[in-house]
Amino acid sequence: MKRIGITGPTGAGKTTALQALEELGALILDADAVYHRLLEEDPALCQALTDRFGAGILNEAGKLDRKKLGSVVFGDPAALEELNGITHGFIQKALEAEMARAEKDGRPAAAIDAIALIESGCDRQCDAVVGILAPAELRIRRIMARDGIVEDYARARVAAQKDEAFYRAHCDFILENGPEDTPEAFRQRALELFRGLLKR
Ligand SMILES: CC(C)(COP(=O)(O)OP(=O)(O)OC[C@H]1O[C@@H](n2cnc3c(N)ncnc32)[C@H](O)[C@@H]1O)[C@@H](O)C(=O)NCCC(=O)NCCS
Ligand SMILES: Nc1ncnc2c1ncn2[C@@H]1O[C@H](COP(=O)(O)OP(=O)(O)OP(=O)(O)O)[C@@H](O)[C@H]1O
Repeated sequence: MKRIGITGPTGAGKTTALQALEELGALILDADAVYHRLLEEDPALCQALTDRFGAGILNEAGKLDRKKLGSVVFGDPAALEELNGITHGFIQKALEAEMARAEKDGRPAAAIDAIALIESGCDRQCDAVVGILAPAELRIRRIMARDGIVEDYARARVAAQKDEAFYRAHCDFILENGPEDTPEAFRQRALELFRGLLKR
């Protein structure tokens, strides 16, 4: 089974590219979705987060309010680093279990979609790492529309992330999703790249 890592900054088009990989039979593992599920299901993770960030990150029902936590960490690189130090171990363990299940099921490939694929060390579990890039202003517009968030929050999220040079330095392949690309043209280019990777 081929293990492919997909990374790149918010709004670049990782999820869109992964639809192409899914067409080729790959199991898609979305690190954000795995993390959101762990927040619902794993009391140890929630306890570790409230121990560090306090009860102010909870909503009235006692559940973690990610936007409250995001408002703390997206403006404070040291706090984001600490958050990553708490969450990445939980996420990596859950992803490893899902990959093992995909292999047992006889999947031709499994792909991890993760913003922090490289920083968390998950890239070391992958046969190839593909970075998806698009200009920051375009990404800000795309995530405001997709997530219904205000411009300041979108800018803070973008500013908290690694720059293009980081992804160009660490990825084996780069796919660009610029202003001239339609979603379909981008998907086709992704499909071509992934077909080649699965044949290797
Ligand atoms: C930072 C938090 C509070 C933001 O919550 P919010 O609801 O705004 O975002 P959501 O979880 O839906 O993620 C949306 C996007 O935010 C960005 N993002 C999320 N976590 C991080 C992070 N640690 N570093 C940089 N960007 C991040 C990514 O682009 C992600 O795709 C939350 O995502 C969190 O607690 N993240 C830590 C866990 C983590 O590292 N997740 C990424 C999986 S590798
Ligand atoms: N070429 C394109 N033209 C127009 N819209 C696009 C294009 N590519 C992606 N989009 C849209 O932009 C938004 C962001 O794309 P996508 O969700 O794939 O990004 P992502 O890299 O997975 O982001 P995140 O890390 O925040 O989850 C989506 O709503 C998607 O439909």
